[in-house]
This record gives sequence, C-alpha cells and structure tokens, in this order.
Amino acid sequence: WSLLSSSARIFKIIVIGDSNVGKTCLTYRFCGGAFLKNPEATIGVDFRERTLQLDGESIKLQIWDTAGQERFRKSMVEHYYRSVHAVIFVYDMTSLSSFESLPEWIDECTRHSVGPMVPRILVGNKCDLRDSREVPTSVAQRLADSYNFPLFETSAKDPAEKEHVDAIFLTLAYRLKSHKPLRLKQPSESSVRYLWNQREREEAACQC
Ligand SMILES: Nc1nc2c(ncn2[C@@H]2O[C@H](COP(=O)(O)OP(=O)(O)OP(=O)(O)O)[C@@H](O)[C@H]2O)c(=O)[nH]1
Ligand SMILES: [Mg+2]
Repeated sequence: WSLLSSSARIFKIIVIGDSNVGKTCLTYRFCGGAFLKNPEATIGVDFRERTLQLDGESIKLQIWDTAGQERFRKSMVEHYYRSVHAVIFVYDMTSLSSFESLPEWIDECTRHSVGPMVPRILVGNKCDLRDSREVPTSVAQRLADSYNFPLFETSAKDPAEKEHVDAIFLTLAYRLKSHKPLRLKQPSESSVRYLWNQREREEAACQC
C-alpha cells in the first residue's frame, strides 16, 4: 500500500440486489477492468477496491460486493450496512423479478438505519441483452424518481460500456467527496482475509 493510498479518504460502498443480476461482474469491471467470465455466486462478501484521484485528492472506494442469495448473506447482513457511505442497488433489466425485488432491498437498507444522507443509486445491468429486456427505462425511471435515486443503465459485459461503469462509480465518488469529510480507519487485513472466499484469495495475488 503506497504512502499515497494510506492517506486517502476511504469510503465504504455496498452493492446490493438479487442473485445473478451482475453485482460481482460490475464491481470486477470497475476494479479489475475486465469482464469476469464465469463468476461463482458470491458467498458472504467479496471486497474490491480502487483508488481514484479526484481534483488532486486520493479517494479510496472500498466496495463490498454482497451475496444475493439469502443463504449466503444472512449471517453477514449486519456487517454490510455498518458505517456504509453509499449504496448501489442493482437489478437485471432482463429480469422483471429482480426489478420487483428492489423495494425489499431498499427497505432492508432503511431497516438497518442507513441514514437519508447516505447516497443511493439504482443500476440496471445487462443492457447488452437488448432483445431480452423486461424492464423498460421509463418504468425503472419512475421507480427511481419515487425514491429520488439517480438511475443508470449499463452492462458489465459490453466493452463499449466500460467507461460508463467507471463514470457511475466516479459520480458517486464525487458526491461522497463533497459530502463526507470522515476519515476511516483501514480495516485490519485479517478481517478482510477472513471474509474472502477461496477463489478471490487465489486471484488476490494478481488483483488490484
Ligand atoms: N449479458 C450479460 N451478462 C452479465 C452481465 N453481468 C453479469 N452477467 C452474467 O450474469 C451472471 C451473474 O453474474 P454475477 O456478477 O455473478 O451476479 P451476482 O449479482 O454477483 O450474483 P450473486 O453473487 O449470486 O449475488 C453471470 O453469468 C454473468 O456472466 C452483463 O452486463 N451482461
Ligand atoms: Mg456475486
């Protein structure tokens, strides 16, 4: 860890939504640059991070890629929401049911005392699958408006969307930068390692 990044402000961002919507692929795209071809279902949480230079300031985004499957998340839910700085709700635009689950996810977040000042955004993933779309933009926009969340539609898979994925996280980072002067302690490495699953551990050697 460079001297630069150790002095960076750290923001915890959680990524929430049904299983299979592409949370792992989206966060991997943002932190690793590539499309993860054969992701396994996330167990507990996978941590990813990326440090950005915004107006000369170092900002570290610590991204919690959470599990969508109930059995893989239930023991972790309290940890997800603790001291969170921003929440990204993801649905799959080719799956109406993943969109219909959003109010439950949003409700869970509120039940865990995430304050109204914590930014939340809505991301519809898999826009590359144009012919299979089940959630029209207008319907998603209406839901987003009802919660006053910004809506983004993108694809973790389509290389042409790579910069858009970056832009979504950057937008959030700018918002956090201007709102939150808080300096968090670095999580201890042991707690991070404890939660990583086997595959991530193997990949960690060559990851960001
Ligand atoms: N076509 C397409 N497929 C995608 C995209 N993003 C993810 N996928 C596929 O969707 C499936 C699920 O992706 P994941 O990223 O593992 O989904 P997840 O939300 O992390 O699922 P859990 O970890 O179980 O909660 C995988 O087969 C991915 O290849 C995308 O933008 N377009
Ligand atoms: Mg996952």
